[in-house]
Amino acid sequence: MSFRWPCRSAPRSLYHPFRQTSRYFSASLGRHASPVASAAEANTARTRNIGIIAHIDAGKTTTTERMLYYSGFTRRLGDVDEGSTVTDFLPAERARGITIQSAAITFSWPPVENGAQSTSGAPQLPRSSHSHNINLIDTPGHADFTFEVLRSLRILDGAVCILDGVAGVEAQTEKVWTQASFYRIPRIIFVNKLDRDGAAFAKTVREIGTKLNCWPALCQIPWWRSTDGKLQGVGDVLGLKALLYEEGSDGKSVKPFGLEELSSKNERIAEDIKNARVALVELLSEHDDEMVEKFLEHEEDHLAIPASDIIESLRRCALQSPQVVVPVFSGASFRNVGVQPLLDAVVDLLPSPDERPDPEVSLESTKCGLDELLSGKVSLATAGSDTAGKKQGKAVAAGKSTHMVKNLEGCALAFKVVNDARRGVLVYVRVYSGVLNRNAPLFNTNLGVTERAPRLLKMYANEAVEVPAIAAGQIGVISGLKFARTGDTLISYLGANPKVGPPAPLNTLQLRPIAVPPPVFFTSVEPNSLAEEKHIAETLQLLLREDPSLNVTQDSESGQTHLAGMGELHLEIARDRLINDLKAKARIGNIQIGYREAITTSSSEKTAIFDREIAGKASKAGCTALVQPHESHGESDTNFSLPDNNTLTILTPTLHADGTPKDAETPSLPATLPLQVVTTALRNGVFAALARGPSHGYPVHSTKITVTFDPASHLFSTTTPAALSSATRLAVTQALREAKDLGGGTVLMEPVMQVTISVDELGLGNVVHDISSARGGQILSLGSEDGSSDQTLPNSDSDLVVDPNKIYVPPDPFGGSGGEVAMGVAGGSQMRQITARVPLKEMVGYLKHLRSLTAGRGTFVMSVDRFERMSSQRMKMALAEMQGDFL
Ligand SMILES: Nc1nc2c(ncn2[C@@H]2O[C@H](COP(=O)(O)OP(=O)(O)OP(=O)(O)O)[C@@H](O)[C@H]2O)c(=O)[nH]1
Repeated sequence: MSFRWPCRSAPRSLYHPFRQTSRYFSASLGRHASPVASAAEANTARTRNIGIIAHIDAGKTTTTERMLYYSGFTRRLGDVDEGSTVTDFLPAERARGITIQSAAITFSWPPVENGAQSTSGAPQLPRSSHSHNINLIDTPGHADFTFEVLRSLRILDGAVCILDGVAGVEAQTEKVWTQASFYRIPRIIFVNKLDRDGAAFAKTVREIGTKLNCWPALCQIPWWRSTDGKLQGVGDVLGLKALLYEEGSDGKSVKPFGLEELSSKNERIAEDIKNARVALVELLSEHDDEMVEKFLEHEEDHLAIPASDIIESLRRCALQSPQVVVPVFSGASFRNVGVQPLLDAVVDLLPSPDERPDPEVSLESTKCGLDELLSGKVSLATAGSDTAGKKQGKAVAAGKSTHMVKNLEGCALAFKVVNDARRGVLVYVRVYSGVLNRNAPLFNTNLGVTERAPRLLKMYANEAVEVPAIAAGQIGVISGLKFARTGDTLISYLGANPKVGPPAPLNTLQLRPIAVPPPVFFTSVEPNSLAEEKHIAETLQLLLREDPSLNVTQDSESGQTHLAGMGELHLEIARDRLINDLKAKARIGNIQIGYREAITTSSSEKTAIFDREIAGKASKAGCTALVQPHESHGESDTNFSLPDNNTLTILTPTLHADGTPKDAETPSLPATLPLQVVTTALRNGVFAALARGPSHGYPVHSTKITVTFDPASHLFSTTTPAALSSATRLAVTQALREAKDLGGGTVLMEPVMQVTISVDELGLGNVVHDISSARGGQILSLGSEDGSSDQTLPNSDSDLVVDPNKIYVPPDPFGGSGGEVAMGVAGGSQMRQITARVPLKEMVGYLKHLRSLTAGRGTFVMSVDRFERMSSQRMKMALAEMQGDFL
């Protein structure tokens, strides 16, 4: 007997013995307008916002394509290698076969059949017996797009981590895993590619323990054919059966075999399933008291505990924080094996939005939970009182606070902006509270502007359906916004004046703010003709809205525009977007390292008066600035910490916190220039000045800026925000020049990377020698021989130490006992991890060199650790190279 997944009435031997008759769901699914799907959407308990995370090439996109196919969203299977996938829809993604942007897709699992969804919720039924609304984010695996992953992670409620069953746990996986731990996102693991020669399930599972520092709970194990080792299906440890996938089929048809039947055929998988079940119950019992009770209830018979009880226990463990037990599934998505059980696990084991911790928000500089704020546990009076708000007398009376919070109709985070060729700019949002309604005015707390949401959409990869509202817990898209950028918080506030937005401090409310890492490479962008300038400036602005980890600056002396990014690939992709997708007619220079420069001496106070026409109108404003070296890192007693370890203090000594003058001699600010607008203009001027250092034109680093604005001497009848910004830029630039002259120049600072290199024992010595001598790197650690690394691990906040010998693993067919031999690694040699700190300059083109040192087996990932002052020798060399211009 075989069945089609998902089936609604299945044989008792299935671990879903309750589903109804099998049907082809794909033919009947109302893809875009399913009324039941919308019912599920309205129900947050039946929503899963999940992401897929992994090392590059582990199979995220291939697995996502299968998910869409089995859920009925697509009618054919997309192929990464043919460039026909749904999620990698950018031309650059398809051409390279990699994911660049995370695509958000909504689908139902199990699929809705003709709207006939069972709603009789007998408590013992797994959640996956009812259709759920899954919002899935496919995230990129390449290290250059780490920020894109981070951005997605903070809006996810759960994640599926895909591992390559040949390569095991790779460096980028460790990194993303740690990031997911930071956001406390419950995870399940799918060990993929088990059809490939050299697949090493046992080794991979052990590495989950040692490298990710958690206990793997085996739920599905690979079922390899004993004759030739081909992957033919999976052993289901929960339902105690083996699932045979028909070779070469689309994987919809699955044949289940019970343990007795398997034993009678002498199939070794039966023993493996039983052993895995015993190990699973033992593991769960250690972390979940209810499992101990179930175990005793069933007379200590590991096999007698029903699958539904095991699933509930797994869920409780997966939702514990920090997560110590991680459910593990297996298969080969390219061969269509094992994806449906994984989808069931998404619904059964990962949390709904309601089950997640209160999302963090910041109000001015106070941090609290959004629910705490909305429920009145944290009053706006307190939120604004212990920081700048109190100093400036902005605290809100308690009664007013309750009233203001009640008017907060909806609160959402824009986590992604995409320029769609057909629909224009799409802003992906996750709604955290209340509801966003079509046409509601949305106040952007990052930009301080209000804009309406003319159209709301639900996205199905690159297709969209219009909806009237997006409710809390849901992911959706707003089209038609002109300003919102990735990372901005949008709030809908009843009765707000669109010109000024909601009252303070609610107008500063920000959801889960994340720091944008510093860009370390840059390139120049020059329009082919003057006529192109405007189009290119607009196109660059669009790129910035999409990706805040890109940075655009204007070199005021050469007039050149510089585009900076996180890595070579990051900039290459940005270049492709500009030239090929957005049709910008521009010359793009070579990619160069983004050094920084720092002053070594303080300036005196410099006052600048800007007095020129702006857009045909007379404009005049003034400002005073002082710059000082800022040696220490981190927090300091200033109003604003700026990127690149710079800080800014804005002084308005003659004004009260609300902008009114303290004495009769000080003129009042005009209505068009409230204090908030003045402050923003001053900040913008400072930003512009810091973009170009006084000696070499690199952005300024480690500098303390103090800007003073006094209406008596800096405000004129023609003062506008633009004039104020220009005056500030002039004053800060003059101060920087003076500091340079007094200090005999500036020093260059270079990006130093934290590099993790995976290499086998044979190549270890060569690589260590190369890094520490030829490249001037500092070795921080060498991973131990059992494959574990010494880096900060996800569960370092619990005292968990995972002993790999205590992890149950079924033997790999060709791997000897318990998979101790690392297959796929030449000569069975163990992989070792080197962690080092190396100047970025020495890492350019490193992959090729590493490959030659390690016979092609070494891989590495890196991220910016810090900027360090260059020695005068290195600085000389770098400057000499700059004369020749490029790397
Ligand atoms: N043999 C085999 N190959 C697979 C499997 N899954 C994926 N692949 C192949 O592995 C390669 C990478 O797959 P992708 O799905 O693009 O991987 P990804 O993780 O999305 O990659 P990025 O988007 O670049 O991070 C492609 O050539 C796939 O065909 C599998 O189960 N078995």
